[in-house]
This record gives sequence, C-alpha cells and structure tokens, in this order.
Amino acid sequence: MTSIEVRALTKEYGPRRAVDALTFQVLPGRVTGFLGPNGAGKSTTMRLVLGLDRPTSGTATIGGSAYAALREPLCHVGALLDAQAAHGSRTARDHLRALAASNRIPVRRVDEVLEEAGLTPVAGRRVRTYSLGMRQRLGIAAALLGDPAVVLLDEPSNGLDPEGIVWIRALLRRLAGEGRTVLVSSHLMNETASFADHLVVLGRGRLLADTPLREFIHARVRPGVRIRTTDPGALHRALSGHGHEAVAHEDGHWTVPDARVEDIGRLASAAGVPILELAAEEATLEQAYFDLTATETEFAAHHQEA
Ligand SMILES: Nc1ncnc2c1ncn2[C@@H]1O[C@H](COP(=O)(O)OP(=O)(O)OP(=O)(O)O)[C@@H](O)[C@H]1O
Repeated sequence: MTSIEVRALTKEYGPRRAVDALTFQVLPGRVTGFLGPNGAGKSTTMRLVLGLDRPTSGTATIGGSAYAALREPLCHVGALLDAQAAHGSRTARDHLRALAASNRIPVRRVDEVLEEAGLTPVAGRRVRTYSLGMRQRLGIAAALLGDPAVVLLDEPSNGLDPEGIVWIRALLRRLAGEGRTVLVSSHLMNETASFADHLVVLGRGRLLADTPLREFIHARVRPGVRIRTTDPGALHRALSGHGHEAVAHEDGHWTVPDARVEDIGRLASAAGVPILELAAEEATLEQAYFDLTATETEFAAHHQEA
C-alpha cells in the first residue's frame, strides 16, 4: 500500500517560509482532509509532493520514492491542482487521449474516466467552452486516468453544482474504500466533514493537527442541547437548579452547552416545563476548526497532535 510521507519539509520563498518543518503521513484506505487558512501552505505542500517545486529542506515521498523517481507517475499518483490546466482549444476527449498516450495508459481509460466524471455527453466539446465545474470534473477525470493508488486533489469541490458536490463526496469515499490514499484540500468545512476520515491542518506553514476527524471535533467542541419552551422562566429555573448555564437566543430557542438531550428532556419534564422543541446539537467541524485556528498564533509551536 502506498502512503505519502512528508518529513521535516520546509519551503522558503525569499524571506517567507511557506512550509515550515512539516512532518506527517497520509495513509491509504481513508480520505484525509487538508485544511488551513489562506496562505497556510497546503498548495505548496502538494506541489512539493508532486515534485513541481523543490523543498528548501526535508523530503516528500510517495511509497518511499520522490515523485520525480516514479516511472509512469500518472499510474501511481493522480492530482488536481489547477482546473484551468487543460488546453482550451482541445476537446476533453482529445486532452485525455494525449495524456494517456504520453503516459502509456490504455486509451480505453479515457472513456472510463469521462463516464466516471459525468462528462461523456460533452466529451467532444472544446475545453474553452466548459464551465468551471466542468473543468473541475475534467481535472478529476485526468487525475484518475492512470488508475492511481494515490490521489491529491486541491479544492475539488470548487465550482461544482449541488449534484457535483454529491458526486465528489461519493467518489472520494469510493476511492478510499478501494484502499487508495486520498488527500483533499478544502475550505468547505461541512463538505470536508462529509467525506474525510482524518484531518491534517496547517497554519502558517506549520502542522496544527494530524488527527481523526471525530477526535478533532470532539476534543474542541462539546455537543449541546437545543430547547424551546413557552415558559422561559421555568426552563431557566429548572436548568440553573441543576447547574446548567443555558444561553438564550434571539429567535426564542435556548442552548444548553455540554449537556445530553436525555438529561435535559428528563429534567424539563420533571419540572413541568412545556417543551416545543428538544434536540441534540452536534458539534461541527467548522466550530472545531475556528477554535483551533483562532488561537493558532498562541499555540502553533506546541499544539501538535501528531
Ligand atoms: N511561487 C511562490 N512565490 C512566492 N511565494 C509563494 C509562492 N507560492 C506560494 N507562496 C506563498 O507561500 C505561502 C503559502 O501559500 P499556499 O498557496 O501554499 O497556501 P494555501 O494553504 O494553499 O492557501 P490557499 O488556501 O489560499 O490556497 C503564501 O504566503 C504564499 O504567498
């Protein structure tokens, strides 16, 4: 099985350190979400893994080899970095055929990936007539052309319509299910939460977290309870009597942090508080991510979960 291994990787552009002593591994059989604010170093790291840039120091390898040392690299690693990369005057099918020919990939793969990406009906159109979402699908088709064990996608949901978002989610899950190594950068937290098993989070070029998605969320955000009543006074008394500090919201609902829906339901019922709504409020990746990156400057140096 093929992993991506990043060891003490550093990249400087003049005085700017885009990537700073990064060490992490991306393992097969799961989708790893690659997160971090703008300029955190995600694209630079991907470029270094793909041998498109040289590190100032450190290494990035795929299955133990540098990308440049791989024979027929598209058959090992598929990547989407820039959806504009296809030549606009070519049709999508010709673009993929040229890629297949120059990488000794059987030409039948062209129709397979076109189908996979939902592009078969428009495969004969010039790429310059494609929308952003169609280019994105073509970039993903190209990444899959060599049936690679490792897939790196930089913002694959960019420009996709709702159907495309559902498609990419299922595709990523399937690729991981087939035992492939899948690294996906994104700024969309709900999206990432829907497909990632594991997260690698960067801030200012440094590793902030390398942890399973569930643990990442639960270490930072406790689930709470959402409740609505016709008698806020009675609710408040019942909750504070049991040590709960409820927070009132403008639209009339309350949240009880760090509580279980069973306990709050029982408590309200025992106190005779009329309930209009009662639900568990799941902690979200977005909350956890903001919790981490908001305080990033204070603990970037020592808050490494890797
Ligand atoms: N070719 C380059 N020359 C100079 N600086 C660069 C170059 N490429 C990236 N940088 C700088 O390196 C830092 C990391 O950029 P990078 O694009 O890797 O971040 P990112 O996490 O992918 O950000 P985004 O989410 O905005 O895509 C930024 O400060 C950026 O300005």
